[in-house]
Amino acid sequence: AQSHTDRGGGRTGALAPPPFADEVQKIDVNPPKGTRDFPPEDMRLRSWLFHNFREVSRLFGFEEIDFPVLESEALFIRKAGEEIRDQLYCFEDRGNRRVALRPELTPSLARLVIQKGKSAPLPLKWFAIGQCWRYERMTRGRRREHYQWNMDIIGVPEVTAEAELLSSIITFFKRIGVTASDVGFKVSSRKVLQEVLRSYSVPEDSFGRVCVIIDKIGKIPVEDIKKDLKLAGMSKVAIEDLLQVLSIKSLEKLEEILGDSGEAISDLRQLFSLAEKFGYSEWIQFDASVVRGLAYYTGIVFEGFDREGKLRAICGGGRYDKLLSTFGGDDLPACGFGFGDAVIVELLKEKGLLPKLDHQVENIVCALDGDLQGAAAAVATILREKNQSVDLVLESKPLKWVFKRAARINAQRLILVGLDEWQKGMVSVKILSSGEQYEVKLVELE
Ligand SMILES: CC(=O)Nc1cnc2ccccc2c1
Repeated sequence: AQSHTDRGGGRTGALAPPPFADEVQKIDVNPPKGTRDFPPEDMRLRSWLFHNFREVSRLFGFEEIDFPVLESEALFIRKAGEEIRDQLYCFEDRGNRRVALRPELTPSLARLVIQKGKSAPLPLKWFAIGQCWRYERMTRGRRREHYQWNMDIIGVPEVTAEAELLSSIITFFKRIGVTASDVGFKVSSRKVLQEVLRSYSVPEDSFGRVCVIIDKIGKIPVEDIKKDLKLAGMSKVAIEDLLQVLSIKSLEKLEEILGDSGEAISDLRQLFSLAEKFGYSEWIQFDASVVRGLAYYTGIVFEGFDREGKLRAICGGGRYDKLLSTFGGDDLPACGFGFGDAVIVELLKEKGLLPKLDHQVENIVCALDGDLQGAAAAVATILREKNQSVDLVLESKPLKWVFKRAARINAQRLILVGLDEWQKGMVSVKILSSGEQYEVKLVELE
């Protein structure tokens, strides 16, 4: 039934709303809290960014994959107290299944690797670009979604895999004009933590939890860090020693503490020497405080940072050799990274590196009078079959309007279909940058 609200005012006649006018509730045209629309101008920047993600993935021989943004909640239930867990965008669907909007891509990738099982020959080099979600109390006004580029190598236990991933991110930075004086990578290994924790016989199963706590260094007061570490089962002396080790910034110093026989040192030495060979030593530095906030990393970890220290981490990743086995798969070595679409744009703004991208069209085609609309459509089709972009004017419009639109859409050429020319099998062409105008046979139009 038409709900009719009497708007009162007692107006009658022309000004009164039509009787039983639909109750038009103006909907909120903004996107849901914490999410973004991508109108053309913003979409051009995003497409430019994703094109560079894809190009680098192609240069490194990676294959693109994708999976649903909706996953079983179980994929992300980890008991290490991660922030990403507290903010899981999860719900019960109409089939009473516990589901979640993915907060990251790695668990889905792990699921797909196990599903593909033996059929996919190792090593796998897969990449994905996907929207990830978190449900945050809007008090912090932070975004609830962002897009991540992930690259992962499955089946390579050597740190050559991590070196290759770092090389791919550095290749990306170089492509978009970011240099080693703008950003760097802090590199460490969780095996450093592991060796310290083992020396204090901290139980293995609190390893992930300790890493998540350590990742908060610099984000919450050190007193809270110590309290949480105590709760995680560490003694006072273990905590003091661990915090001391985490402040080490050189491999030599680390070797003094850990000795030179542990895996942490050999992995890191190998990685830094590979960096030399790849030619990107200036981009990376050892920093024992880097652990990353995801529980499943087991070895090398790294994060890209802006050297001015104004922004949050640009990207991050590392080795996660146990993740597949926790999902019931074979114990497959794996490493990868995630690169978000938000911080990088802030960095590009800071550095004046945002690309100028405008909408372009090669041709605008217009019929000079109504019954030549079909002819204009034919001209547009011919050009499109020659792989030329055409904005076809779809209604009869005054020339003034056509020129205005041509300028707005940045058309290179205006093709006018007029009766006299058309009867001679010709159209008139105007090069809008030079103003040059000429008639040409349709069959010779290129
Ligand atoms: C800077 C930024 O927007 N970060 C961000 C935004 N949304 C997310 C959504 C899920 C997981 C991590 C996220 C991280």
